[in-house]
Amino acid sequence: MSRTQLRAQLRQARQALTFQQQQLASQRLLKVLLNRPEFLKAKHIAVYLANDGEINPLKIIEAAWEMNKHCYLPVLHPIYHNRLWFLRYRPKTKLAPNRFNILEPTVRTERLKSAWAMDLVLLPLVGFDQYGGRLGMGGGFYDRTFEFIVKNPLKPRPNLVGLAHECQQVDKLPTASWDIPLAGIASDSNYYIAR
Ligand SMILES: Nc1nc2c(c(=O)[nH]1)N(C=O)[C@@H](CNc1ccc(C(=O)N[C@@H](CCC(=O)O)C(=O)O)cc1)CN2
Ligand SMILES: Nc1ncnc2c1ncn2[C@@H]1O[C@H](COP(=O)(O)OP(=O)(O)OP(=O)(O)O)[C@@H](O)[C@H]1O
Repeated sequence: MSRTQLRAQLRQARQALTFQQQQLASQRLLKVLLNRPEFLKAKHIAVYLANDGEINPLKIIEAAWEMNKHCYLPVLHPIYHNRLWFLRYRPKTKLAPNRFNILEPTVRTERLKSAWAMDLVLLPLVGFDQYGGRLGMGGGFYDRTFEFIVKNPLKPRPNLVGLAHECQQVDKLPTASWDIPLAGIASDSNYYIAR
């Protein structure tokens, strides 16, 4: 199956989850992460606001705030084509929709941070495999943003962990030369360490 076909099929699967299934999944996801040293030791955590049936990290954000961690949201970079910056997300942060209609902090009020300044990045995904393979929405945003991990191994690097519904797992994703592998994937019932 092509990446495009696989993306359509997996997006349909997550969009079909009911409100109750989504609620339960996000509670379980938090429990999975609260057992992980990657989460417990991180101070600066990039996360996202759920869209298109993605597993909802809001409970993780609330738990992180309680633990005095700093949360950040991806913002489409105003100049660098299809790259992300990260803006601090606090309870009072003002949000506005981007061109995909996903809310993001307004650049005027919150400070920008570069990708390498994160300790942990919790990535949205459409599909994943046990090898750390990730299929996203198709914009290449995360791959471009984190290509420095491969290009410049001496830079500090965040831990990249995908968040997923169990139904988004596939045996083996087709790999592309620009793919940046995940270190792990947290789902509603498991934590997968990439093999
Ligand atoms: N929640 C969330 N935030 C995110 C991402 C994501 O995957 N999920 N991104 C990860 O890269 C970036 C945005 N990338 C995205 C790429 C495509 C679509 C999307 O919905 N595409 C529609 C067409 C929308 C349109 O063009 O108006 C589609 O394919 O149906 C959304 C986000 C940054 N923020
Ligand atoms: N590091 C890069 N440099 C240049 N182009 C890239 C890079 N990474 C990805 N791309 C381009 O972006 C396009 C989309 O890539 P891909 O389908 O892997 O996105 P994705 O990982 O599913 O999306 P996202 O990360 O936004 O959720 C590809 O056509 C690819 O050519």
